[in-house]
Amino acid sequence: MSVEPFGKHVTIVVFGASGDLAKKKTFPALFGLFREGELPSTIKVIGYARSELSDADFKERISANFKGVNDSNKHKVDEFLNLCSYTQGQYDSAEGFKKLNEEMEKYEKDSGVDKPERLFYLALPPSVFVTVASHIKENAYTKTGEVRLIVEKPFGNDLESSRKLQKSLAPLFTEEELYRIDHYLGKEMVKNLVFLRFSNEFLNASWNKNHIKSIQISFKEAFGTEGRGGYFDDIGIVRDVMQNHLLQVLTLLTMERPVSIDPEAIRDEKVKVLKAFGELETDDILLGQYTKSEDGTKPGYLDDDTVKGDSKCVTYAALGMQIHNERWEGVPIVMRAGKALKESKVEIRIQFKEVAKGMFNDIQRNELVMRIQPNEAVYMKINSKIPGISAVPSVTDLDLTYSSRYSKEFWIPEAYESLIRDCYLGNHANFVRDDELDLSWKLFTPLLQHIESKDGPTPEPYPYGSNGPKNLRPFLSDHGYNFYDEGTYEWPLTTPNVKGKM
Ligand SMILES: NC(=O)C1=CN([C@@H]2O[C@H](COP(=O)(O)OP(=O)(O)OC[C@H]3O[C@@H](n4cnc5c(N)ncnc54)[C@H](OP(=O)(O)O)[C@@H]3O)[C@@H](O)[C@H]2O)C=CC1
Ligand SMILES: O=C1O[C@H](COP(=O)(O)O)[C@@H](O)[C@H](O)[C@H]1O
Repeated sequence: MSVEPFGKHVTIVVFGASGDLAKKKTFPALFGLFREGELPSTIKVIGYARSELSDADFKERISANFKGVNDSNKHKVDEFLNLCSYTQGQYDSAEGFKKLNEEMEKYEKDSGVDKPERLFYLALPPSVFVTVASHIKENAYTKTGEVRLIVEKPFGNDLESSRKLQKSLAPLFTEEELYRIDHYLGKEMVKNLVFLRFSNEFLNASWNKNHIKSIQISFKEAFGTEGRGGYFDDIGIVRDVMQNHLLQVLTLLTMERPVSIDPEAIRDEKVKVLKAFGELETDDILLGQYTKSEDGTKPGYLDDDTVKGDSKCVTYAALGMQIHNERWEGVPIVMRAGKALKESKVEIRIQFKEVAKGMFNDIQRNELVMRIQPNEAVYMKINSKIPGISAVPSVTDLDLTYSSRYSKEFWIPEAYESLIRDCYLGNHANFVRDDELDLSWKLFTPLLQHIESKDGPTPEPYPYGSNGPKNLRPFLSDHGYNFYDEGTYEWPLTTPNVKGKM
């Protein structure tokens, strides 16, 4: 069923408006959309939380992280803040929600709206999701108009808790009204996956077990859990980024061609491929926990006072995965993620099979790299004759690096901007559907139970600022990935050294 975009007179309510996410992401994203003319200047934005905040304090807080402001558009900051107001209220009593409802009704009446459009954003800890959702339904819902509710992860902690949450929300809001955010689905390169795969015949044709040797999705962060250790200790890297963000990327990368670009057609295909994933084998994993950096300047995970001294919390994981369908049977897939590593980078690496032997010796595999962040890029390592008098091949690349290809002035929305815009337009494609969520927990819960059991594995230590556990390299080699340390690949290659390569 197609959903109509919201119009000019919409109320956007951000619950948890005093919090971290609201300050760092939600309000800056709303401002970014307004700055770019993607939100009308006739909407109303209400921040709601329990904290006592004056209007001025609230506005100062939410504008602290606004981006993209320059001399020519700085007036937009005040214009946007004039649309915003703060309402103080509790989450567990009707009073505040009734007050909120009165404010929305007044705005709708003053604007001559007969079909109210209300977008509620829950930037709240999961402990209050259901309480707030119930009060919205009871006291701030509109039966004559349309409501959209954005919820943030975590959507449960395992299969059971996720189902419980879903069971509580389902009677209150339909699947059509719910927008479950996974902010990776709002990232430019992740949105580009369906375009790259399905609008290029050369990729489309080779995207299968006959041509692909190995797939890797890798998430690296150059910082640890400093200060957030207490929160992270019950979560671990698998729940934090793998069951959600990286699995979303992997399903988009491996699903079959959707029948159309329609959101439900895309989500149908994601669900289908998820059903073909093999169980995650507990003996096909590599787990790590970071220790002090080699120079001693960065703390180890266990040095955080908020972490249990004997915690086996996993800050690095590499998981071997399999998809049992005609396209992917036998292709090794590795999903890996880690904190406190040498660099911050998220990318997909697809290595193609070797060409037939005979003509060339030691020819390297083609490798397609899709860098999600930082500095989005898609490049394919190809073999090409070294130019000039040489008659041997060398690796170079077909390179689409966004920063060199697209003008810096060109606006690429940040993930939250993109997703709030999608919700405004009624486009569910980049949000997580209930059956997808259920399947993702089904896949990951047995593995999590194994890791977190009393006799669960002890993670391998790795120093803060390193490449991760020592056993990573053999693990990747065992999963079909070739390293070419001694190869000819350099980037950018401007003056090829042809000595001895004639
Ligand atoms: N922060 C981030 O970068 C990200 C956060 N998220 C998710 O977004 C949601 C919000 O995150 P974040 O903003 O960091 O959370 P906060 O801890 O900052 O909480 C948001 C607001 O909720 C209220 N609150 C906090 N604790 C409680 C509680 N125990 N009971 C009732 N109300 C409480 C507080 O407002 P007041 O007391 O004024 O009502 C607080 O300002 C969470 O689900 C989180 O997992 C997802 C991705 C990134
Ligand atoms: O959801 C989360 O994601 C961030 C990484 O997001 P990114 O957009 O900065 O790549 C991660 O740091 C955090 O631990 C996790 O909860």
